[in-house]
Amino acid sequence: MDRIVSFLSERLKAPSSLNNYLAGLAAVSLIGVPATYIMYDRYMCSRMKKKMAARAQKSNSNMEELRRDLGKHSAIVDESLVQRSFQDLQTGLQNGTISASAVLRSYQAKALEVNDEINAITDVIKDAKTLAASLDALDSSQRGPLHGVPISLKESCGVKGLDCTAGFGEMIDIPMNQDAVLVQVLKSKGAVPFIRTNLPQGMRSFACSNPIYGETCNPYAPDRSPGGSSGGEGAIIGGRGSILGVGSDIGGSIRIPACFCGICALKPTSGRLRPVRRRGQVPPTDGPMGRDVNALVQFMEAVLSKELFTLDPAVPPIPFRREIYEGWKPLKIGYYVYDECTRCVPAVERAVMLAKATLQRLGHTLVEIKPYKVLYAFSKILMPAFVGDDGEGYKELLKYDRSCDLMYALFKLHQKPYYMRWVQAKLKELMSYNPVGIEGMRRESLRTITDWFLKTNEAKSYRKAFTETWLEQGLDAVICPCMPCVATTTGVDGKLLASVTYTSLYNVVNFPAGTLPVTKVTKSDVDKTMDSSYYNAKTDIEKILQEDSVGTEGLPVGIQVVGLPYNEELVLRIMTELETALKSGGP
Ligand SMILES: CCCCCCCC/C=C\CCCCCCCC(=O)NCC(=O)O
Repeated sequence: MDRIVSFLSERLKAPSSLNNYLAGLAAVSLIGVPATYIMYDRYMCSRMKKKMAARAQKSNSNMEELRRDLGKHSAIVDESLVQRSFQDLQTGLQNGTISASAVLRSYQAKALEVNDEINAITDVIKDAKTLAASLDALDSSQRGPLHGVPISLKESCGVKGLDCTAGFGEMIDIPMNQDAVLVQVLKSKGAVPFIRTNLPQGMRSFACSNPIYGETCNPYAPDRSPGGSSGGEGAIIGGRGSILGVGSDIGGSIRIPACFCGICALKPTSGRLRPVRRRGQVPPTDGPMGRDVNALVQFMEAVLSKELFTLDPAVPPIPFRREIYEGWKPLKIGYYVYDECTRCVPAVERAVMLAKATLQRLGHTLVEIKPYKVLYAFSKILMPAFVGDDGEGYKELLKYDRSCDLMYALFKLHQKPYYMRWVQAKLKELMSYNPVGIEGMRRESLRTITDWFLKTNEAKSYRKAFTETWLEQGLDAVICPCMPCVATTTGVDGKLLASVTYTSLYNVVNFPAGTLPVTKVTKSDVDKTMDSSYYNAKTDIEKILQEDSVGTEGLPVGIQVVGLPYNEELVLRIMTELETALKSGGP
């Protein structure tokens, strides 16, 4: 400090006492201000960590309280209840042979048991018990279609009195003042929301970890990810701790965890369950996740109701069209195994080809197609929609909450001005081959209203051209991979973000897409992946997928079924036909 004062006083060339005073002031400012800033920042970060730990602690004690309460009712898991198919459970609840309270207790106990292994629950919903008891008091004529069905909700789904943190510390203890419309409708149909489930911070990745609730594991392999962002849903349903759940999807977040955890799911057209609200040019949507396709059908049929259209008049009043779901007319279905971004591992290619052969056997016409400009959709529409604001929207949320490595690294990267990301992308290009990731890194910034208008037009033109390619070929639907891989090792997902092109394409064009498991990885699939004459991994992502395929034998492999906008019933019809045919032995 003395040396700085004498250096500054020499420079100031003023009478020495004033000199010393000014120099001292300057030195205090030069060292003191940044030091105070750093100390304040550290203090705020550690306060944030404490707040997050306290929130997790509160959730844990809620779970312990539930465990004690269940113990009092000697509610050990009734496996005969939790192993029932959706149809059997629904029938039992409808005809009164099982009570909503008994089903709830069994699912609560099972969910806690499964959670001990996979850490999928963020909180329990305390009202569930009262809700189930009130349902048991109804007479049979008053029972709704989902009467007594326990349902899990992604943590971001609004529940009155509970916070929706999306894994951000800043969002802790800001309770919702009412249930989300979808939750209100589900309750009016008799469903019993009972737990909330984990997600990655900010829901912008297919990992499933955040600094509040930690990491969720895949129910099939604890060292692997359940996928994301609705990973808690995927894991708890895949682990049989829930039979039906609600996830959300703007890039694949319903479908990826469903595929990784061997369950079924539907990303409806955005607009079908809630009004289209675009994030940039890409609209998010909620959707059902369940153990079988019938659970999704029952969910959609129940929810597309007068209650939904009254609570939110901006939702088009299109009820579930059974005549389309139960249609018998043979269909023209396109298929592809490669989107020209990332080549799928052989298990995934085999799954699509198995579905293709099955549908052919059922009388449908299958034609190979080439999806329209997928890299363009990812880099020019999806990426600017996520981070066209250069991460400004996340700035306040991440100010003192920087312990999620993946989110913070993405934030830092996308805060950089375009020319810096361009140089970084160029350097990366020289060192490796990752075309999708590099294009994503070079995405544009939308800084002015003109940028915004131009991007809106670009997205519209893309959607129009994409739709025309379907109409010209007379396609009713398409089957394709959901991800180019099966469940990845935990932590690897961060390096594979650019592999979401198979799912995110259908967010960009806003087509409904469902996913269902069709097979499991075999030893021969793994051997083929490791054999470079068969799986010639060229891009960085393909190389990672190749390495990561060791140990995937036995893991579920899912595919996507895609339809034209507002054709959820047709997508579900094809999924049901596939599920039924595959259960009875395949083609
Ligand atoms: C400032 C940090 C923002 C991070 C965003 C960076 C973009 C990363 C690039 C591509 C990966 C896309 C992954 C998409 C995963 C699925 C997201 C999703 O569907 N979320 C559901 C929802 O938001 O409801």
